[in-house]
Amino acid sequence: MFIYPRVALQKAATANIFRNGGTKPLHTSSFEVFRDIASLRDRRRQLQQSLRTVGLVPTMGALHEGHLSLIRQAAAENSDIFVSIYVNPTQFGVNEDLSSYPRTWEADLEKLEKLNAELKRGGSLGNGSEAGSITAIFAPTGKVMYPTLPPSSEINGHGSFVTITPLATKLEGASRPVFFRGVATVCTKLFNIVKPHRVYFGQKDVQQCVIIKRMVKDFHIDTDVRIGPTVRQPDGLAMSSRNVYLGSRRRAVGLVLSQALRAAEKAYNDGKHSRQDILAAAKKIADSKLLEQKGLKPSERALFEVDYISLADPETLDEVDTIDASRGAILSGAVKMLPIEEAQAGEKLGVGDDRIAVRLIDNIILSPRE
Ligand SMILES: Nc1ncnc2c1ncn2[C@@H]1O[C@H](COP(=O)(O)OP(=O)(O)OP(=O)(O)O)[C@@H](O)[C@H]1O
Ligand SMILES: CC(C)(CO)[C@@H](O)C(=O)[O-]
Ligand code: BAL
Repeated sequence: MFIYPRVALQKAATANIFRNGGTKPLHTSSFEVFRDIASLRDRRRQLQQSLRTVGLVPTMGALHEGHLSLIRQAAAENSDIFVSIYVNPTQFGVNEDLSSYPRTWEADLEKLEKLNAELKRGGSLGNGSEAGSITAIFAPTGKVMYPTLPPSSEINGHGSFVTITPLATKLEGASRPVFFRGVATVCTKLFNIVKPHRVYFGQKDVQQCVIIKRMVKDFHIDTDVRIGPTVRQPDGLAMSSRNVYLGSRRRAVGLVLSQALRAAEKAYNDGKHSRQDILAAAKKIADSKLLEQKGLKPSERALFEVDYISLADPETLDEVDTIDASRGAILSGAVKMLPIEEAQAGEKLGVGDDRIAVRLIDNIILSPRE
């Protein structure tokens, strides 16, 4: 089981942001920050009365361009955007380090202020309508989100949970057994609280997207699930809050996942349909990178473990032997970057000095063919 990287927690300067014991929102320059549900619902009702549309972007903070792209997409489709920032305890297993998940509250607010200025300046969408902007940040406490029992991360723990099976048991769920129960539960709460017209999720977390869509369908939740494309670094690495823990050596080797998936995608684009042909292309890249690294000295190498490389049906997430051309498939993978064994003098290390294992995930949608 991988652990989240350890980093000094940055204390949210809540005293400066939330007044009246944290119950009344303080008006910042361009959006309001809510810590409780009643005040957020008041604001939501006002928007309802003036027939405005609300898009919700759920996040766990430590914001990067991937998150900002979802907000931009939401701004193109809604008048008012709500961004939630909440590190949800129930999606972390007991062996994962919830307490050290990166918390960068002040930097997050700065990024959101800057983006809002851009959205308000850029204003018009060119189709006669105005782009929306961020109206509210919802940053609840644990007690607000889990008002009765303290949240449990135990597999058999008690609580009011939303479970979406068997989807939640596959792929990421096989390594993180409580993960999607936590995600589905917290998203149900967020959707009930905000009542958004549309909710925005990133394709980087593709299984999460499939599960949220299934949940919205099966529970008749009155919202539209919108998926934004994966935002990547110029070399192809998918952006992720935890990339800050990769120093230059692990960062370079970590690229193996997107390279392996690209090779498999090429096999599909070249006309291959069988699992064996498509996954062999990915495996070849991963195996040769691992062999190369194993041949290096501990002070030069970055070792990794491939958790899975999967070719699955886009709705059921069942592994497929042959791609049904009318359905396409999801090509996805997870790699655990192991701690580096020996740092070199002057080497550029990540947060936590590259001593903690980091799980990287990525995926490519293989679109249906006519
Ligand atoms: N590179 C990306 N491109 C597009 N969307 C992204 C990207 N990274 C994250 N998101 C989306 O942002 C939302 C919030 O994700 P989250 O706050 O967990 O960030 P993260 O980078 O995925 O963090 P983690 O390190 O936990 O994986 C999710 O819908 C997620 O899919
Ligand atoms: C959707 C989410 C915000 C729920 O905590 C989280 O899983 C994430 O950031 O992807
Ligand atoms: N974006 C995924 C959140 C998590 O790994 O818990």
